[in-house]
Amino acid sequence: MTLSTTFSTTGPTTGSTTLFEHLWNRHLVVPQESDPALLYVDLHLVHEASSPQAFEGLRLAGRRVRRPDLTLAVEDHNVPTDSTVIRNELSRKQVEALRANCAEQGVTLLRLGNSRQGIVHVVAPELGLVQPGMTVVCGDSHTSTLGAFGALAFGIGTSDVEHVLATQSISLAKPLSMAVDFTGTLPRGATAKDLMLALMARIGANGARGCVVEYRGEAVERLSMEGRMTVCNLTVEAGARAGLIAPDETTFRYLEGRPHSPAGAHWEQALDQWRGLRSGPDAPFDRRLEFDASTVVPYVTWGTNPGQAVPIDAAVPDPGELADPAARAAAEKALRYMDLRPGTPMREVRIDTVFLGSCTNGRIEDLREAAEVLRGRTVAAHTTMLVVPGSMAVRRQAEREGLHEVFQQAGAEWRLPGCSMCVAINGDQASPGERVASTSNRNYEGRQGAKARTHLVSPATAAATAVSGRIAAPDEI
Ligand SMILES: CC(C)[C@H](C(=O)O)[C@@H](O)C(=O)O
Ligand code: SF4
Repeated sequence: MTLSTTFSTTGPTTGSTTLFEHLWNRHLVVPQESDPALLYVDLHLVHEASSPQAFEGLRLAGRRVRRPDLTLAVEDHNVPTDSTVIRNELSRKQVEALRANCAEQGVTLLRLGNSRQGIVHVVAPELGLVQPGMTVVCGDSHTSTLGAFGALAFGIGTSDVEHVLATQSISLAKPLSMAVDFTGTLPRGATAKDLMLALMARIGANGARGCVVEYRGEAVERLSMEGRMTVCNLTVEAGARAGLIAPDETTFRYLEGRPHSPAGAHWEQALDQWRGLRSGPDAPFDRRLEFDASTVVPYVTWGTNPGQAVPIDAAVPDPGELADPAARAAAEKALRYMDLRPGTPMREVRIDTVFLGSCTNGRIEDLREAAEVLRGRTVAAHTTMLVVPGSMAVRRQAEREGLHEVFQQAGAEWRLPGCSMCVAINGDQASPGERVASTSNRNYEGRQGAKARTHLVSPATAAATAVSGRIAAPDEI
């Protein structure tokens, strides 16, 4: 089965409609208000970690995948990154189950070793499968990444995966809408990752709970698609359902010529459609927030949720200074787990392992930024660094540019693509007590291995940290 090359004919938004509302209305299977609503799905992405029970349910009900041509499966969570042989038995079973399910149901699968394999949220955009105006779902919370294309993209649970496989539609309660309007532009040295860590430090890890968040303003308009994907990826870490950025010339430039992008006359037609996809000037949002991007500096987390973050020049905060008793208790617990003392400058925190990769920061631009910092330098003697490209395409591009040599000469390991150390289920993980500076998106207890400690950072900060062996920004090495 091959994938369809289509684009969604959603028509333009009108002056008083948000982009979210527009995408929602255009995908209602029954075009009237119902709660929950039934939405048509333009693209369904599948991976081995959240699909086995869904395929099993389908099999037990004697049903087939309704639209294999709108479904793409990828092996990413359970694959090793040091070889194409899966040694871990549980992981191998998980991957073999996906292979058997895809073969049985005629679903296209990008297997380990395939020249297009990689993390699902990295691969789908590379292929041009994610386009403005679409609805995209996957049994994975970070599907929000794909909202960077002006698509309504969100994660779903395993029972919903079964529903989508069977019907190509999803039943969903309508989320709230929220606008984050950035004022100013990002200063030099601050990245999309820092922007989001700074935002979450302000609104908290639940600050956008239940919302579809549309990001607007010059700070996001100036970001590349890679940076926009980082922003939308981290949106779920603020409790949101999805992130959204209206498509513009940056989006179109990225999409033009990709394998599944519309071509020829269809391209012009698609552009006409896509240009109209933006929230109207008077569109009402349920919530609105202004955030000054011009004050953002490199950020780093000190705790066990992404909102527990401070500027890299700051010290570990004192929970005693928090007025809210629940926040104080959470901070105390986080500091115990992280083995950090209030008042310690973040720059003095010693790091054992640096992980550069994941669907947050494993794209080519992230690797370039890190390599820029590492060029001609070496990783500190007590620190190890793992560089895991987000996809085979990213890996190839990086090798074309000689970035792998920069990493290797610095003493970092250059790996094959996969989720790797972002999630400790594939063999790449930290040992108990180990402290990791990681470009991924989650830092809860045990995320990177039992008792492992995670500090979330940008690729540039990760690289500087690897060189200094302590949390560091590029300006000080
Ligand atoms: C395994 C998968 C369902 C999970 C997710 O939903 O995000 C994973 O990708 C993660 O990042 O924790
Ligand atoms: S890289 Fe991490 S966050 Fe992204 S899909 Fe994989 S496990 Fe989830």
